[in-house]
Amino acid sequence: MPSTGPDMTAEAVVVKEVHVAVAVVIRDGRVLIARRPDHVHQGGLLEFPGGKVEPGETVQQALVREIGEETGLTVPEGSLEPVIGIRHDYGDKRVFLDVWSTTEAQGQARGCEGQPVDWLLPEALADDAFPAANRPIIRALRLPSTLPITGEIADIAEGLEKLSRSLENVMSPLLVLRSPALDSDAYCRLAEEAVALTGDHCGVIVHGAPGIFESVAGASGLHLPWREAEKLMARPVPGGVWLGVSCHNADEIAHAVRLGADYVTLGPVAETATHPGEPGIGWSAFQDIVDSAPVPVYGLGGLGRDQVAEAKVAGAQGVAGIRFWWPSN
Ligand SMILES: Nc1nc2c([nH]c(=O)n2[C@@H]2O[C@H](COP(=O)(O)OP(=O)(O)OP(=O)(O)O)[C@@H](O)[C@H]2O)c(=O)[nH]1
Repeated sequence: MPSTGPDMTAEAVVVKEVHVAVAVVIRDGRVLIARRPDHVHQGGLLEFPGGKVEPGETVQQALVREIGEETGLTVPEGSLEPVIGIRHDYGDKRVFLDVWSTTEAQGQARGCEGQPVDWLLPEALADDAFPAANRPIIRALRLPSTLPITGEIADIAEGLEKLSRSLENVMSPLLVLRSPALDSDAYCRLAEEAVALTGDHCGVIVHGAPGIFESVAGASGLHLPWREAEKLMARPVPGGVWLGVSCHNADEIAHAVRLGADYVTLGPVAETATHPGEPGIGWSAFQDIVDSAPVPVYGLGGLGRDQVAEAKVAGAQGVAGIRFWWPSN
């Protein structure tokens, strides 16, 4: 039946986005967490200290103020480093969480507004104890700033020899084992040996179709090439392991997020050794895409460890790649 009342759908109801400064205060590897009072938005859940950026304030000034007001800690503004930015629509409120970290907070943390506070390990932060927008923050805190990916592997013995030779260069708790040249049986054998070889040094994220993850005991996660990700409608691995997706634009990232990706790679950012003469998308276009991505994003393609800081300024988790650790011969 047609409505006789005013047509509410005709009026665009524009809900303004609230810019929220969110602080990840780290001490001895633990993160400062508070409990939101019951009566406020997302009340009763855990949170990182923070609050609205006031008019005329920079996000860094807001962070220093909020950390002081809420926890009594003093933070040097220059110690703040970008972690991730997340746009989230709660239905009743749209927020942009501008997340920064510091390891240089001084003083004894207390709940100045009566809220309980605690220092927790990143591994102990449970998704459902926090507001929904915090999931990517928790991922970002557990992920490294460099994600090493293996280069061309022509056969199993060669791959294992190169892996054992370059393990000391990994400097990351995770690596992606990529080897499109091997058929899936050979790849699974390589991956099982790689899991045994890397042991406690780092976890192995297998690369390829979802079936590969099920075949490799001890794998730490699955990295989907885009050609595999685009065929899927749901997350292909359990929640407790890593799911990564190779993406090349904003639409692909949006699909990866719908699949429940824990991180994505985006590139090529710069010209790569394998595609000389083809320029990458550059940091500016990279940043535009990352700005609206609610997931940790690694810059990929022609990048080295010395570009981690540049990548972080562009909003990235860091840098993924081959050249900075994998031997060329
Ligand atoms: N501080 C903080 N806010 C968060 C987190 N995650 C998250 O979604 N938010 C949302 O960001 C907004 C920040 O609000 P707030 O209540 O802490 O800020 P405020 O004190 O300046 O605002 P108020 O005056 O409206 O209470 C809320 O909608 C809150 O639900 C988080 O980890 N920390």
